[in-house]
Amino acid sequence: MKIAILPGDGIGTEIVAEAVKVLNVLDLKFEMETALVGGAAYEAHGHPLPESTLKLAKEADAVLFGAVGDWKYDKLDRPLRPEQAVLGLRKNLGLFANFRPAICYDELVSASSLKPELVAGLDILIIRELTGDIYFGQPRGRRTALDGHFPGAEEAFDTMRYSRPEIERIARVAFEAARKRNKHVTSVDKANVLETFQLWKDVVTEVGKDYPDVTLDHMYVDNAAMQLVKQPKFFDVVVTGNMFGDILSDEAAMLTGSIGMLPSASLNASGQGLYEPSHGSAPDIAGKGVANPLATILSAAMMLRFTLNQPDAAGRIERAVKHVLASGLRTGDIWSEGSTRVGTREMGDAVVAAITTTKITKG
Ligand SMILES: NC(=O)c1ccc[n+]([C@@H]2O[C@H](COP(=O)([O-])OP(=O)(O)OC[C@H]3O[C@@H](n4cnc5c(N)ncnc54)[C@H](O)[C@@H]3O)[C@@H](O)[C@H]2O)c1
Ligand SMILES: CC(C)[C@H](C(=O)O)[C@@H](O)C(=O)O
Ligand SMILES: [Mg+2]
Repeated sequence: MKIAILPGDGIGTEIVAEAVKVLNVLDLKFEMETALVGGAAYEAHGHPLPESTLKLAKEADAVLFGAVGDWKYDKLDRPLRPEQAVLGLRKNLGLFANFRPAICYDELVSASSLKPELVAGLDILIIRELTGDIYFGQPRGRRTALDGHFPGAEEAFDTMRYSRPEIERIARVAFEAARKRNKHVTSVDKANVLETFQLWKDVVTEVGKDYPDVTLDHMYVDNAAMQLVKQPKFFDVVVTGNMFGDILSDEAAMLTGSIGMLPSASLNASGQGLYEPSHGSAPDIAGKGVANPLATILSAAMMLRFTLNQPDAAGRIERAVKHVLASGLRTGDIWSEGSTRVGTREMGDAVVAAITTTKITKG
C-alpha cells in the first residue's frame, strides 16, 4: 500500500506529521513518500503542483493531504496560486465525490456554536461534487463588458455548468451512502434561479426513482444554510454542487465544535482517494503548534476504510480520538472550561498513546 504524503503549507505540515505518527503505530505495512505541494512547491520548483508530485499522487493508492495557501501568494497569477494544486489534483485524479462527515462527538457538544439539544448525536454526511460547477467551468476570464450595467468597464466572468452524467454519478453516490445510513437524501440547489441547478434537481429526482427506499427532498441553498443552524438533525445525507458544498461544509463544521474536527475523503470512480481535513492552511496560527490535528487524523481513518481496505485500523483510530476527547484533552479551537488545553503535538501523542496502550481501542 503506497501513500503519497503531501503536507503543503501553513498548519498542513504540523497536522500531517501527527496523522503520519498515528499511521505508523498501526502495525500495517505502508510505503509512504512525501512531496512538496502548494506554496512550498512553488518556492522550490516554481509551480504549486510539480509534475513529480502529480505523478506520485497518481501512482499511489491514496493521498494524504494537509492544506495549501498563504496570504503572501494573493498577488500571484491564478494558475500559480497554491490553491490550484488542490484543484489540479482533484481534476487530474478524477476525484469527483467528496465526503465531508459532520459528526458532533458527545464530548464536544458544549464546543458547538449551537445549543446542546440541537447538536447532541448529530451525524450529517455532506456529499459535495468536486470536479465540476463554477470551479472548473469554461469560459472564464476578464474582458471589457459589452453590455450590462457598465458597458466598456473591465469585467470578470466564470461559468457555472454541470452535465447530466456528472450529476447522475454524484447522485448515485449520495443515494448509495444514504442506504447505509438513515435513508434520507437532501439535494441542495438554487433551481429557482439557475439553469444549472434546475438540471441538477431534475436529474437527482430521476436517479431517486431507482432508490424508492430512500426519502429524497430538495432544498434551496439559502434555506439549507439556515436549516443547518435551525434544525441540523433534520439532515442525513446532503448532496450538492462544488461551490455550495464548499460553503455548507464550513458551516456544518461549526456544529461539530470546530473546522479542526471535519475530515474529508475525495474519491474517484476506481476508489482511489485523496484524504484531507476540510479546513485550510490557517496562516493565522501556523507555526505556533496549536492547530487541531484531529480532522487530519480522522481523514487518515477514512483513508484506511475507503481506499486501503483496513476498517479495523480505521476503527482503532476513531475510537482512540473519542477516548482522547473523553479524557478531557482539547486544542484551543475546541477548548472549554474544565478541559485541558494541549498543542498539536500533544494531541497527536495522546491519540498514539490511546492506540498503543488502551484496551478499548483494540479489536
Ligand atoms: N484544501 C485546502 O488546502 C484549503 C482549504 C481551505 C482554505 N485553503 C487556503 O488556506 C488559506 C487560509 O484560508 P482561510 O483562513 O479562509 O481558511 P482556514 O480554514 O485556513 O482557516 C479559517 C479559520 O479556522 C481556523 N482553523 C483552521 N483549521 C484549524 C485547525 N486545524 N485547528 C484550529 N483552527 C483551525 C484558522 O485558524 C482560521 O481562524 C487560504 O490560502 C485558503 O485558500 C486551503
Ligand atoms: C482551497 C480551496 C480550493 C478549497 C475549495 O474551495 O474546494 C477549500 O476551500 C476546500 O474546501 O477544500
Ligand atoms: Mg473550503
